[in-house]
Amino acid sequence: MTPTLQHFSQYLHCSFSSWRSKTSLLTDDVSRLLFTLSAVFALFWCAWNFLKSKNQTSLLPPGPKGLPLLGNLLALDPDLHSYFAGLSQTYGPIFKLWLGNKLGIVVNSPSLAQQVLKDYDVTFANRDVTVAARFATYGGCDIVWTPYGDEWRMLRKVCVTKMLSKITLDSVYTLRRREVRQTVSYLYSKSGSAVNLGEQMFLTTLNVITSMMWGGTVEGDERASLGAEFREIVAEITELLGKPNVSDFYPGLARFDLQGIAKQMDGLAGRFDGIFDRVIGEQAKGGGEKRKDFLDFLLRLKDENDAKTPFTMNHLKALLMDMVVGGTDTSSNTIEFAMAEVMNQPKVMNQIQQELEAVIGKHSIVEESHIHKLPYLEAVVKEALRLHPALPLMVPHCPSETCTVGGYTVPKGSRVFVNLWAIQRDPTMWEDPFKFDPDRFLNNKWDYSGSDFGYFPFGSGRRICAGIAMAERMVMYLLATLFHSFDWELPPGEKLDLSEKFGIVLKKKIPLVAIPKPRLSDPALYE
Ligand code: HEM
Repeated sequence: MTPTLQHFSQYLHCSFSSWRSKTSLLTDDVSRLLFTLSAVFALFWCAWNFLKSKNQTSLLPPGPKGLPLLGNLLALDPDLHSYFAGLSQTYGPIFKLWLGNKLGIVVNSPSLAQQVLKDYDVTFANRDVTVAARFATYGGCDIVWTPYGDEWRMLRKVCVTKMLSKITLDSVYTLRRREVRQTVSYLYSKSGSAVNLGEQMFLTTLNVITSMMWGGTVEGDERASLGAEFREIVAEITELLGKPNVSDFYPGLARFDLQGIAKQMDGLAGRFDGIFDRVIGEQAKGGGEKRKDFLDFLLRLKDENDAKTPFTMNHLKALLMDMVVGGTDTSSNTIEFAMAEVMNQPKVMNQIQQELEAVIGKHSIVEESHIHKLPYLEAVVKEALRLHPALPLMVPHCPSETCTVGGYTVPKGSRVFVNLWAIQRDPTMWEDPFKFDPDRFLNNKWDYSGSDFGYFPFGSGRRICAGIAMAERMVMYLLATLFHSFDWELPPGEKLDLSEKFGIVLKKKIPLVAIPKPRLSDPALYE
């Protein structure tokens, strides 16, 4: 019985018995009449409450029927992005799922994405912090998971102005160049043999990011060994971040950590923490020596101790974590998908190489300044990000108050998935949506600003990706270099596979292994 009903029946019982004792002169008929009237009133009360609650839930979006207590948990497919796209065929552009106690809302159309990310931008600019995310990011105090407000603004400003701005990126081009040249010379040394491209791209982007963060501090062999350690940890962290976790759906059970996700994440974050402590310690040992990297800037910011929005050691480490986890896999997987799609279409590969030869020639090497002169390659990258967006469901958003989207109620605190992957393959928007066709981007109609809700691979609105400028440069520069310096072939007997594996960051199900064949005129260009 609900508390209201219980109170009501207690009230009926008490008032009825006291009334009885005081009115001994009244007949049994009168008392029966009064009892019947009260019962009828109670029935109406119940019916009204039932209808009211039914009316409220019927405003929620439609969705598949779930089991009591479990909701739709048992039906979830591990490839959530394509599973959600399939459900939207049945339930329409917005539908709900019960993930245990947690209400999930999935949005699958451009117009509804616009409502969430533009019309109600501020309301939805919050996150539903998962247990895994909390363990990964020092309690969720990084940019990705901090709720919308002063602290988030401070963190984002620090990153965007000090590390990811155009001016900073221009000033550290030599670092990117050094890492890219190292990769080219490694690939040259492997000419004619099979190379795991995703792994190489991960190491390159990681080295670029870590040299921007603490480039002045960690050198030589230690950087290479850190690379291998980081790749393993980042891969495991992104996998755990995308895994449905019972602790999120039944907070009462969180302390039992039934799937062991909190424990695993704690261990992985601990390994990162050890690396961060080591690097911060090295920085301190550097004494008064003036360093210009991001870590040095963050350490000074922490020591300034702004009382209004303090920047703590946890913030510092959580930001380093965002850069490493948010900036590596996303960019390297995009490059890997683009390479695979291009290798699948020799015509596209030819066209890219012709453009590169026209702009750079075969007697010189690609510089980052060339990338703005390569419209066809840019179209290839955009098309790769359309078909294989790095974050297929973005980072789920969470409304800070109940609101209406597409005519349905989206309650405060629900977990909102914007299915970017499905929107960018929507047949009403895209002709032949499953075909890899860079030509569709040659008209310059779409960009990365998030202003068109049919194409927004970096998100849109306040929570749009903080690293677009850096991602764009790294992906373009690396792809231009790979296609300019080498021809690429599959190992004999291998077939190209383009299937995807869902995680918070989308991966190729089978890693791309390919053979580089040098194509430049002079071996010195590979040194
Ligand atoms: C191809 C590469 C990349 C893609 C496709 C990508 C895409 C995205 C997307 C879709 C979001 C979520 C937006 C939302 O939930 O509304 C995001 C968030 C974010 N990205 Fe990226 N990203 C890439 C590379 C990077 C890089 C290189 C960095 C930094 C080094 C970075 C840093 C971030 C951060 C900090 C956020 C959280 C923003 C916030 O919550 O305020 N990303 N990214």
